[in-house]
Amino acid sequence: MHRGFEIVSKYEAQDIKVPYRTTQQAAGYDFECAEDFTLPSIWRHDLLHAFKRLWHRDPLTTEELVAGQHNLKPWLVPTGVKAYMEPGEVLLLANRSSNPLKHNLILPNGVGVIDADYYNNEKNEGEIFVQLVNVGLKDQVIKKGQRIAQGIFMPFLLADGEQIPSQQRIGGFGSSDRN
Ligand SMILES: O=c1ccn([C@H]2C[C@H](O)[C@@H](COP(=O)(O)OP(=O)(O)OP(=O)(O)O)O2)c(=O)[nH]1
Ligand SMILES: [Mg+2]
Repeated sequence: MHRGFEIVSKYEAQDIKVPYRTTQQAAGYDFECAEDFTLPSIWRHDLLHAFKRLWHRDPLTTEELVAGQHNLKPWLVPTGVKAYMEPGEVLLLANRSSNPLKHNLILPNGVGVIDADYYNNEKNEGEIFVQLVNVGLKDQVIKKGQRIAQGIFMPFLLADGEQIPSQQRIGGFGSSDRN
């Protein structure tokens, strides 16, 4: 089996590239965005609204400010790709260093952890999404084919005496939460 990438069926006929390395010693496989995607600025609309109200001498209350924070959330950007790997391996999803510099894009989860059992799990095929937050003032348009993150395959270790969990993975993004 070893490890690698496949296109998820939804994107089969859509000319998606599997992640690739760009230089001989590159550790990361670059993931491309699967479709044009607009990432709203986390500030812009709220700030503009706040300034307008201030201009009219009717500043927002704290409650109104908090209620208006409609862009303060990470967005899940589709890659159209799933990853398979051996037991004992994990795919770490890291930001590209150019993303914050050039596009104001950060990964709010720091590093994405793609588990081997996410691949073809019971709920979905295991499509990998990149969580991104646009901390810039302008909305960012990500074009299909733009590289948005990089994946690094790694081995991991288990703790002594661990009781191996019996639970199967069904989905991701909080699927194992009890409430
Ligand atoms: O950036 C990411 C991070 C995670 N995942 C998918 C693959 C991973 O196997 C699954 C669960 O990720 P994680 O364990 O980090 O999130 P969680 O909040 O603990 O969710 P769960 O309860 O489903 O484990 O979500 C992504 O597609 N992109
Ligand atoms: Mg988890």
